Amino acid sequence: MEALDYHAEERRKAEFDVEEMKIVWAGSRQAYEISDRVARLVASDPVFRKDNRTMLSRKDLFKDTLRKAAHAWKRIIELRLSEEEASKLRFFVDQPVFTDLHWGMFIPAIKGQGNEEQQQKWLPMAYKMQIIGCYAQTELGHGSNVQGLETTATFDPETDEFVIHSPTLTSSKWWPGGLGKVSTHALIYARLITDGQDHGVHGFIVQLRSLDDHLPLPGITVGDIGMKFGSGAYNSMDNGVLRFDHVRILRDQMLMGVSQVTREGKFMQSDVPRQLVYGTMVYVRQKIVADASCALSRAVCIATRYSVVRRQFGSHNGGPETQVIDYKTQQSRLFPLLASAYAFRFVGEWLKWLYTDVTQRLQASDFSTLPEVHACTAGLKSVTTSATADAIEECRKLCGGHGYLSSSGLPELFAVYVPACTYEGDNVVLLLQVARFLMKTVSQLGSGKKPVGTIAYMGRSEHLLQCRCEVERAEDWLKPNVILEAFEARAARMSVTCAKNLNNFANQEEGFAQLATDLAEAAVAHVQLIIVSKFIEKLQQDIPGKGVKRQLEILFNVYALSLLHKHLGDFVASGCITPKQGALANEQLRLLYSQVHFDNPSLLLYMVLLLERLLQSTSF
Ligand SMILES: CCCCCCCCCCC/C=C/C(=O)SCCNC(=O)CCNC(=O)[C@H](O)C(C)(C)COP(=O)(O)OP(=O)(O)OC[C@H]1O[C@@H](n2cnc3c(N)ncnc32)[C@H](O)[C@@H]1OP(=O)(O)O
Ligand SMILES: Cc1cc2nc3c(=O)[nH]c(=O)nc-3n(C[C@H](O)[C@H](O)[C@H](O)COP(=O)(O)OP(=O)(O)OC[C@H]3O[C@@H](n4cnc5c(N)ncnc54)[C@H](O)[C@@H]3O)c2cc1C
Repeated sequence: MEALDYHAEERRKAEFDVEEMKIVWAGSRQAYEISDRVARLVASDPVFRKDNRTMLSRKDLFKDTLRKAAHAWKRIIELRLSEEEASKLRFFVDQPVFTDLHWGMFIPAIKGQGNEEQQQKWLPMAYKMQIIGCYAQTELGHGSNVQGLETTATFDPETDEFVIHSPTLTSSKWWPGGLGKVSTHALIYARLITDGQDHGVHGFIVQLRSLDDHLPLPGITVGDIGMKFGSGAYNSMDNGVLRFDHVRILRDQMLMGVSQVTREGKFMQSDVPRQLVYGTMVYVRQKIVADASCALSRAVCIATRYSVVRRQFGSHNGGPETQVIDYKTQQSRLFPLLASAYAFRFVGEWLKWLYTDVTQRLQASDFSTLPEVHACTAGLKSVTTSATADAIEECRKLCGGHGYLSSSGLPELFAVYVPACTYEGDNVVLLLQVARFLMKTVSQLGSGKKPVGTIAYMGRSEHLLQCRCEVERAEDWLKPNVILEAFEARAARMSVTCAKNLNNFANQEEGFAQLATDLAEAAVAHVQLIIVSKFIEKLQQDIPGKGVKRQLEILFNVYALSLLHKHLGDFVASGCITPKQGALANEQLRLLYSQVHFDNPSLLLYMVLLLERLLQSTSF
């Protein structure tokens, strides 16, 4: 049988409403229709072809990227695409490019941190792409430690200007995407100095290149930082280096939404938290979580299609060999990844809601949910990108030798995706931010302040610290409440243990340094609980379509029980479940895989196949 016949055969067996499942994945019928229409538009346009890009030299790849970006912009204008459609179009073009930073960070930073006047001045030019901006925060010496940035912005009251300067080699801006070749402007982060006093890191808009001839302006040294990991991949982006030699900008080019400097040079802090200067990172982390399910679904789609077509061993009397998808080991490696794609999809939807909610609250000067939103975006960004990066590599292995070929799509996907574990906050650094939030929550438990939202479960920690799981048979693990309580008990116990152990140190800082590994693990447990609980909430919604909910329930159980199996040590050590119950969870997991594949043939497989339009350049 030909590969296509195998796929058709698997599709034919689907026992659920495929159209409805597509809508669940997209989030709404409208979102699905937009996605489908824009995907076709991109796939049918020869300018957007991508099958040759791993073979292009850096220079040709970069030219190809510029051509695509210009063509994308032309199509967006010609077709009068909405913001949502335009962003989908860029998504399907699927090639890292300077516009990601222009639309994804430069504009959001001005919106989030600029005052009304500044927004009116800069945004219309940015929306029309008359200026192109990047986000220049990281320096050669400091990326994670934002407070350690060295670039200075010194106010000169005589001229009403800031003098932007790079005082050391390590203060050179290093990494910003779009900076190396393209950007005309940058949102730079620098230490604000007025009257000899350092007020910490703030954002400033600086013009880098002439709008006439694109040459760097006086005092600016700028360039590309060179080749990055993998062929093709992120090399389409002009990540750059930037140095300032006493460059002067007007006072109103400091973003003044959070703090201001007056004409007299007086520093004024608004009554908003200073952390709002970090707001753009929160916004992008939330986007990155939404994006994780897309990257993961692509990899899983490739590996599943391959596993259906590929046959190894097991021929009887000259008959066909066994499809590799029928091997238990293949299933136990692949199905949890498929389940994770759906889990990340749903938690991403919820995070988008949380982010919209905090934005509305901030506009009404309600800052109460900011710490939770920071912890959720940081933690989910960390856990989903780490899992996705690992999953892409696992999918490569699931495709045997063929997975190592560029034409499988997996090497390029991996090379493009893995920096997500580093940019927008190194994943370990971000987990430690979550841990900080958790320790603060535990320390306030006796104070009468009731934990709410994603940490509401901590309010039941007395119960969670001593509860015992009641599972007696494998099928007991199919009850959402049983799973939820096991995850809550594990997360609460790990946090409380860390908090107790911190008391053994002379001070909190020393304790944090010594217990960092345990703290990061407690953060992972908390974040996995969030993902599990949001999946359960999704299943409590009305989900139309024959068999759709049932399939999602199977995926939920696969997701939760595979995590439980992987982290069994944590679950058992925290005392809520016994090793025997852990073994029953594993037994149930095996049954789920079998159920998926034999009683209910190919259901999961079909769910992957319907995502195939995402794969425009892969060939299995
Ligand atoms: C189709 C869509 C695709 C998706 C689009 C993807 C495109 C992406 C392209 C990639 C581009 C990449 C860009 C970048 O990488 S930009 C640079 C990003 N850099 C970082 O992320 C740096 C990470 N470091 C930090 O964020 C901070 O330095 C850190 C939080 C680690 C520490 O900051 P600081 O020293 O100031 O803080 P403390 O730990 O002392 O904390 C002080 C309090 O502030 C709270 N806090 C910290 N951060 C935030 C925040 N963002 N929001 C709200 N609150 C925050 C922190 O919890 C502390 O609170 P408490 O005092 O109450 O404990
Ligand atoms: C592809 C790509 C695109 C990027 N785009 C941009 C951009 O557009 N704009 C921009 O400003 N920046 C950008 N960056 C920079 C990025 O944000 C930083 O690289 C990132 O924040 C990590 O900082 P770092 O490089 O200083 O890592 P480091 O902090 O040096 O990390 C090195 C190691 O130290 C560990 N570590 C650091 N601090 C701690 C700690 N407190 N406790 C425990 N371990 C710690 C980390 O876990 C890591 O293992 C980009 C980076 C990449 C790779």
